[in-house]
Amino acid sequence: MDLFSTELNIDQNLLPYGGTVNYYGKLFSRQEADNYFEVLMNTIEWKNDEAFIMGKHIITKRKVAWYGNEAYSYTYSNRSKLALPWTPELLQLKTIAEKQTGHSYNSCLLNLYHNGDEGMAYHSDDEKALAKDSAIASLSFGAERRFLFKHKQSKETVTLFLEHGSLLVMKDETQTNWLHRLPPTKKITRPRVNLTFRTMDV
Ligand SMILES: O=C(O)CCC(=O)C(=O)O
Ligand SMILES: [Fe+2]
Repeated sequence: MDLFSTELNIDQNLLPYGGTVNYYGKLFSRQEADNYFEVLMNTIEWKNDEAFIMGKHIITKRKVAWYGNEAYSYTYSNRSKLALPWTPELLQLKTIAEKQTGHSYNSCLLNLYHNGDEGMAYHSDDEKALAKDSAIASLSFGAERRFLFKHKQSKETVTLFLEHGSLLVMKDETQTNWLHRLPPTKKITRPRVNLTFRTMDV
């Protein structure tokens, strides 16, 4: 074994217990990743997210979109959205994520963070509509951002950076035992697009 190798071990579990997170690093060349970023920015039906939180109507700065094999309804924060049909590039990316991770997906939630002011608070993706303990494949394009996990009981945290054109997988009991978040940061002024391929229980 080469102890000085800088190569990523994609089988390494980044979580110490209670779930499995694998970071595959960059899957694409700079050129390919730049192209996907441009295409996603221009072809996805980005909409500001709305939510009702503690009786208040909130419109996020972050934009979202929801695509799937069928017009699945996705409900959270008391709002329902119907999945749009795949674009050619989303289908390509779904196939790549499936080949890399060995899991299949039937839907994708996309997030557009215009700059470091926008992030996502601690949550777990354990909605009833998702198949329990199914894998979630997360592709990132654009600005590199920090990503954190926090264990629900021990409060232990794990941090990593999600690079331009990279793939991260969360699976097994990760959503049951861990929260994750994308912290806001003053250092980032460029946009980032994130795709999470998921499996709806249908
Ligand atoms: O932007 C990210 O990397 C994560 C997004 C996320 O956690 C989600 O959409 O549930
Ligand atoms: Fe999430």
